[in-house]
Amino acid sequence: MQAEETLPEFDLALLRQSKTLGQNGDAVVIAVPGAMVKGIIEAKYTDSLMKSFSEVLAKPIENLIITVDESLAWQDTQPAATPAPPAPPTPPNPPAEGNPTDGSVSTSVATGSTVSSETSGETVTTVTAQTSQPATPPLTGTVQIDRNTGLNPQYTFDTFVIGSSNSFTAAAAESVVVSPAQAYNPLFIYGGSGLGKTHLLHAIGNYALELYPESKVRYVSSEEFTNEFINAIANQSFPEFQANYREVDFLLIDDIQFLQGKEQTLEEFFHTFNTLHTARKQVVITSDVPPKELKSFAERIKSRLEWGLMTDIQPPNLETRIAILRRKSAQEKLEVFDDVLEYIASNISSNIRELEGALVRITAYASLTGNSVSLDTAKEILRDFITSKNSREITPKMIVDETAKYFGLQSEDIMSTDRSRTVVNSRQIAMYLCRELTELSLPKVGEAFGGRDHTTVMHAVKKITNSMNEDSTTYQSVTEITNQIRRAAREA
Ligand SMILES: Nc1ncnc2c1ncn2[C@@H]1O[C@H](COP(=O)(O)OP(=O)(O)OP(=O)(O)O)[C@@H](O)[C@H]1O
Repeated sequence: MQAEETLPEFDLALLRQSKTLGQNGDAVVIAVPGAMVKGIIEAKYTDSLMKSFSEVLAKPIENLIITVDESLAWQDTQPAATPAPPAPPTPPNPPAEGNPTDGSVSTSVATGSTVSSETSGETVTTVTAQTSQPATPPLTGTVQIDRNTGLNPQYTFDTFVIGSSNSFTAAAAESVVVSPAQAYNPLFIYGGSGLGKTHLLHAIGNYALELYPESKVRYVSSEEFTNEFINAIANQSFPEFQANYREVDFLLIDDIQFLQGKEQTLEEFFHTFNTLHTARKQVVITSDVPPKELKSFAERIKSRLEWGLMTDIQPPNLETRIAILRRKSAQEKLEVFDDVLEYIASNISSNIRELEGALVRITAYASLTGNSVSLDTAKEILRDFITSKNSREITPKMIVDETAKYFGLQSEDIMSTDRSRTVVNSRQIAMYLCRELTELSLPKVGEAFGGRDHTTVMHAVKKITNSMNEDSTTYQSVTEITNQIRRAAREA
């Protein structure tokens, strides 16, 4: 690549899996682990790779042959804790002259400054590069959702950490932006709670607007889609509703399982989908289960959802969890010791939202006390936060009951529409804890609090996250209530 050119870290992570195989006349042959990475390289990097190879080999390279080698499985590495200082990427090593497929040269195609380090006795190579301006981190701060697109600018590909549990899905997500409405339409992403589905959906939308600024992108949660549909019928504004969803280039629908049992909305979704698909517009859908497990969805709808590519996200392994924590703390400019990050990552394994919750606790403590947190202190802070294997599942009811008890209220007060200060604060803390300690999505938490909108829950989560950093009373209340809830779950 050209020295002045920089690659987004997300692409570097994908390219890191590729190898230069050899050179034949004016062609260089590289191998990549899958068709999606091939598509991304072809669309975005062919010219710059050929230019780079020409410079390194000191002869014109006119062709880049990209082969797929599925044995180039994803290797989890621990990326650098913070983005490296801007450094010009170095060109790839020269490929061997001769038989392009003899595999004699095995060089990562990814360019960038390379740093070797020892992990578990194995040398791993971390490729770093100047990244594009990192987005404001999702941990704290105000969320500014774009009204027209529904997109959260904080969720981008650059803030998404790739590991073996999500690399295929991440490549698929980028592919549908690079080549919209081609091979993977719809793209159907499924997986457990808090594993990054919503993040990827927004990243697709944000990247689509970056590549095609004139395109129309719409992100919508299934709950919002349902509400807008109901309102459109009630207000006789159905044509506007239809135009809003049927005249877009990218439709991104989150948590489709929420439409289970809502027959009319499902029917409307079906027609919206058909219109967009026929017009060759990209549709991306997320769900907690694969299409065939979507209860009460008609067969014709399920089969449509299976037309394109279905891909799942698995819980991240230890290395990826550490990498995510490092990325989050680097974005937030937080100084958290490595052993503390490793402790959090080793003890929270299934939900990234919970990982973030633990990091919030640690950093709130550090910001309130003005001290860095040692491993021993972290263990103490997180003692009750980290789930014991024998615990019963934590339910919204447990959270509401314990929160009410702590503030000397009745559980009914929290569920009521009372707007007095103490009740609002308690309700917001209970919502925050529901999001952190249960698998429930934002709409589901809203439902558990008597049918409140998911944006109310989102606001509560942000508010409590922020005030934990600024106000020791909130920090203390949240910590003590969590401890009580954990205890209640253990003793139940
Ligand atoms: N690979 C990743 N890299 C960085 N952050 C991640 C990654 N995966 C998840 N996260 C973060 O974890 C949090 C939860 O992710 P997200 O909301 O996308 O999960 P989800 O799968 O949509 O969950 P749910 O089904 O409960 O809505 C977000 O703050 C997101 O930014």
